[in-house]
Amino acid sequence: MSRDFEFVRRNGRRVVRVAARGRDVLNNPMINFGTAFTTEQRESLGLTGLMPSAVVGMEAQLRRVYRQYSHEPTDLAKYIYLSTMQDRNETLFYRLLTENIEEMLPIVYTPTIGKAIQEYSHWYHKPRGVYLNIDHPEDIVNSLQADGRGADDIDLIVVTDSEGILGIGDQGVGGVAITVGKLSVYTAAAGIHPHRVLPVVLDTGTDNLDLLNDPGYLGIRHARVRGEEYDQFVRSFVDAVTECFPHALLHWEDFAAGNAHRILARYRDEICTFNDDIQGTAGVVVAALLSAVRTTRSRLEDHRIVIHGAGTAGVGIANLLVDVMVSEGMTRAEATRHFWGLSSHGLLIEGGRQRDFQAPFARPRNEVDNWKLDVPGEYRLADVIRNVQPTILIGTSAQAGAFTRPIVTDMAAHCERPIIMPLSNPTARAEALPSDLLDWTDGAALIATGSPFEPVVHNDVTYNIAQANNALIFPGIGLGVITSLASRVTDTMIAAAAAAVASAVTDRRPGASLLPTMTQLRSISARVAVAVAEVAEKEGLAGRELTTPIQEVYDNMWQPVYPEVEVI
Ligand SMILES: NC(=O)C1=CN([C@@H]2O[C@H](COP(=O)(O)OP(=O)(O)OC[C@H]3O[C@@H](n4cnc5c(N)ncnc54)[C@H](O)[C@@H]3O)[C@@H](O)[C@H]2O)C=CC1
Ligand SMILES: CC(=O)C(=O)O
Ligand SMILES: [Mg+2]
Repeated sequence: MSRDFEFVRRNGRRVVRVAARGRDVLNNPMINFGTAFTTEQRESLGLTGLMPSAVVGMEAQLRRVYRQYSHEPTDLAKYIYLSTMQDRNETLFYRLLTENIEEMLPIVYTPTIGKAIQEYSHWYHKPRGVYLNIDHPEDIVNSLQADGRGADDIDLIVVTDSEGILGIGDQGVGGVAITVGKLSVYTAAAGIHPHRVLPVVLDTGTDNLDLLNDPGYLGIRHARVRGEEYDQFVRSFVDAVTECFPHALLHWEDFAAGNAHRILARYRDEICTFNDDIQGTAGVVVAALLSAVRTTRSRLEDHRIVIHGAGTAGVGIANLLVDVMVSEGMTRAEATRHFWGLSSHGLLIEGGRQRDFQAPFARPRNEVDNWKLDVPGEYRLADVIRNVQPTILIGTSAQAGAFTRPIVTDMAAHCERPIIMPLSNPTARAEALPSDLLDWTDGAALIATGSPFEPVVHNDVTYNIAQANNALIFPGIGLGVITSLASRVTDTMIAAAAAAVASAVTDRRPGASLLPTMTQLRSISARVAVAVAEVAEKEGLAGRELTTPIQEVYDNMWQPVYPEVEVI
C-alpha cells in the first residue's frame, strides 16, 4: 500500500482503503472523487467544509466537465483542460475519455498531442511521470522509487528519449507527454490500472536548437549525449527498472530509428519489453493489410510492397510482414524480395547508404541498373513506382504530401485496387489526404492513415477511412502480458494481435473501413489481449495458467467508476 491508500478487491467489488485525510485526499487524483464524495465520506475523510456542500453523482460531474471542455477555444486548450482534469480526478477523466473516445482521442493523442509536446515548456503546470537526467545517472533508482511504489506496484512503464516524437522529431523533455498520452490510451482502451503505470522520459539533452534557445525550456540545456555514455545510461535505466519493478512490461516509444532497433535487439530476450513504433505499428498495419487482401481476394504473396520511410516503423512493418509470409509457406529470402524500402537517400540498394536494420531489404544492384530514372543515379519514389509497379504503398516517412498525384495515378494504372497507407503523424505529416487518393484513383484505393480523417464521399459512396494507428494494438498487448504474466513479448504475439484486429472487421461493403473504429477500442483491445495471452501460454512464457482467458482478461480491465471507500 502507498502511504495514503490502496486498491483491493473484496468478493469481486472494487474497494479503495484510504488512510489520507483532508487536502491530501483532494490533491491525489486517484482518490479524489470531488463533489461526488458522499456526506459520510466527507466526514470520515476530513473533507467537510473543503468543497461546496452539494453532493452530485458522476453523471452530473460528467455533464459539467463536458460543458467546460467544450467551451475551450482550441484543441491545445482542450488538451490542457483534460490534462489538468487528469491531475485532479483520474476516475472522472477516464470516464469522460472512454465515453467520448472518438471525439477526445485526437486531443489526448495524435494529432493534438504533437502540438502539446512542442509547446510543453510553455503550458507545463505540474509534473507527471519520472524525469531521468543523463548528467545524473546515480539518481535513477531513487527517482523511480520517489513516490513510494514498490516492486509489485507497477505493471507497465512507457519510456521515451524524445528523439523521434511522432513525425516531428527531437522534442527534448516535452516528449514526456507522449508517454503520458500512450498510458492514457492504455487505460481508456484496455483498462490498464492508472495507478499501476509509470511514464518516464530519459532526458539526454536535445539537438533541437529552437528548444535550446528558448529561455523557458524545461529540459537539460545541452546537445544530445550519444555513443557509449548514452548506451550506458539506457543500460542503467533497464537495470534500475529490473531492480525496482521486476514485473513491469517496458514499452519503448519514439526513439530515433538507430537507437530504437538497437535497443530492442539488445533487450528483447533479456526482459519483458517491446517497441511500439516497431512492433505495435507493424501489428496494426499487418491487420489492415490482412483486411485489404481479403477485400481484394488476393494473398500477401501476390503483392509488391513499397515502404516510403524505411525507419523505425517502416522496417518494423516489413519485418512482421516477412514473418507472416513465412508462416504462410514462403522462405524468408522469397518474402524479403517483395519489399522495396526508401530512406531519405532513396531506394535501399546493396552497397548503398543504409543502416544495419535496413540492410536485409536492400535491392540487388543488378536489378536497378537498367531502370529509367528521372535524375540519373537517384532512385526516388516516382522511379520506384514506375519500375516496380507496386500494389501496396506504405508511408512512414513523415514527408507530408510525398504521395503526389502523378505517383498515385501511375500506381493505379498498374493495379486495380491500390492499397495506400499514409501512416505518418500528426495529420500535417501525412503523405497524402484520403480525399485526394480517392479522387485520383476514382474510388479504387484501399486506404489507411495514421491520424484520424473524416469519411470521404466519392461518386455517392461514403468511404470510412481506417485509422491504422498502433493504438489498436499496444493497449491489448499490455493487457495480455499483464493478465498472463508473460515474461517476454514475441513477434508471434504481435502477429496474433494483428490477426485478432483483422478478424474483428466484418463489413465488406464498398467504402467500409479496413479496420475497426476507435469507438470499438475497448472490445478490440480485449480481443488482442486474449490472443496475446494465449500465445504466451503456448510459447511457455506465461507466468500463470489461464483457465478462462476471456473472463480473466475482462476481470483485469479497470473500469472508470468510483470504488467503494473504506476509511482506515
Ligand atoms: N500510424 C502509426 O501507428 C505510426 C505512425 N508512425 C509515423 O511514421 C513516421 C515515421 O516515424 P518513425 O519510423 O518513428 O521515424 P524514423 O525517423 O525512424 O523513420 C523515418 C524514415 O523516413 C525516411 N525518410 C525521410 N525523408 C524521406 C524521403 N524524402 N523519402 C523517403 N524516405 C524518407 C528516413 O530516412 C527514415 O528512414 C512518423 O510520422 C510517425 O508519426 C510511426 C509509428 C506509428
Ligand atoms: C503513433 C505513433 O506511435 C507515432 O506516430 O509515433
Ligand atoms: Mg510512436
